[in-house]
Amino acid sequence: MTSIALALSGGADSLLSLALLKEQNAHVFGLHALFLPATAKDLERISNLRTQCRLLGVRLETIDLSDAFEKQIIQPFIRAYTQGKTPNPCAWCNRDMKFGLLFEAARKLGADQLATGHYCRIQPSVAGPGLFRGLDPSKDQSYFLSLVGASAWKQVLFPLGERFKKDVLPALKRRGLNAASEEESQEICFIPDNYRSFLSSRGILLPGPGPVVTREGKQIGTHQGLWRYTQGQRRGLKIAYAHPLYVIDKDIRTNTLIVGSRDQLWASTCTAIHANIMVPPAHWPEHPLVQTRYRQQAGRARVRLVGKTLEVEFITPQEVPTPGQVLTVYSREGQVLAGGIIV
Ligand SMILES: Nc1ncnc2c1ncn2[C@@H]1O[C@H](COP(=O)(O)OP(=O)(O)OP(=O)(O)O)[C@@H](O)[C@H]1O
Repeated sequence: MTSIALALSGGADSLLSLALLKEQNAHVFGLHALFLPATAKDLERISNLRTQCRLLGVRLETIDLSDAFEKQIIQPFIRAYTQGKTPNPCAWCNRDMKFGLLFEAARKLGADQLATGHYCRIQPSVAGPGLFRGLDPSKDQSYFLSLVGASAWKQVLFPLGERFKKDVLPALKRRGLNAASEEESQEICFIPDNYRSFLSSRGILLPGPGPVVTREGKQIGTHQGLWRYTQGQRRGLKIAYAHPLYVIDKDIRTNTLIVGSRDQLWASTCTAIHANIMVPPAHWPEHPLVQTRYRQQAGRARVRLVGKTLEVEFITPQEVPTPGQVLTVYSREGQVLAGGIIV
C-alpha cells in the first residue's frame, strides 16, 4: 500500500489536508519540520499536533532541519538582501527544504509520496504530471513552487488544490479538529517583525538615509534607508512633487533611491536566470502568461529560453520586475511551464 507523508506545519491548511487523506483511507502519517531553533512556542505547537494526530489516528514524526535552513535559506537571503536584491526565500524553501530535505526524510521514514497543504493542483500534461494553479485564486501558491524540479510532481499530492480557503476552518471545526495556529502564516517565517530588526539581530546594520533622485538625475529628497522600499512602491516616500512618485530602482553602491512617474514604472522586457523547466519549450504556446510577483495578474509574453536564462518580452508592459523575485511562466490552463530568478 502506498504510504504518504503529510507535511504538517501546525496551521489549518495542512491539518485539513491530513484529515482529508485519512478520510480517503490513505496510509498516511504526519511529518513536522523545525526550520528554526526550537522555542517554547514550537514545543507547544508540536504538542498540539500530537493531539490532532491522535484524534485522527495517525502517527506524527518530527525532524529538525534548522541547520540546513540556516545555511541554505537564511544566509543566502541575508547575502542577497545586502546586495540590494529582494529575494524570495519561500520559493527556495519549497525547492530545497519542503520538496528537498523534508521529502528525503519522508522517504527514509517509509513514505512513497509527499502531501502538503499548498493551494496547487497536480494534473496530467504533455510532460507527465504537472503543477497547476490552485482553484482558489486568492490562495493559489503555484508561483512559490515554480523553482521545484519537475520530477517531484510524480510523487506529490495537494489535497486542497480544488478547495477554497474560506471553507478550511469550518471544515476543521466540523471534524472537531483544532490547528495550533489559525492565522495566515506571516510573509517570511524567519522575519518576525521587520527586515531591519531581523538583520540587526544578525549583526548587519543596513545603511541609513540617502538621496532620492528622479530618473533624470535630479535630487528631490532624502530616503530613510533603501531597505524600506521596493520597486513599484508609492506610499511612504513623503516627497511633495508635481505628480505621484513611484520607486523605480535602487542603487545599492551609492545608497540612492530612484523614483519616477507611473509611466516610468512599466517594463516591456525581463530576464530571469537559473531557469527551472517543467515543460519543454517545444510544448509552450506562442504567448504564454508570465507573472513576476505573487499578487499580480500574469501577462501575455514572448518567452525564449537561452541556456538557463528566460528572456521575456511582454505583449503589454508590466510593472517593473524586482531583481531577486521569482518569474513564473504559465500556460493558459494555469500549468507552470517554468520558473526563474529575476535579474
Ligand atoms: N514546519 C513545517 N513542517 C512541515 N511542513 C510544513 C511546515 N511549514 C509548512 N509546511 C507545509 O507547507 C505548506 C505551505 O506552507 P505555508 O507556510 O505556505 O502555510 P499555509 O499556506 O499557511 O498552510 P498551513 O495552514 O498548513 O500552515 C503547509 O500547508 C505544509 O504542508
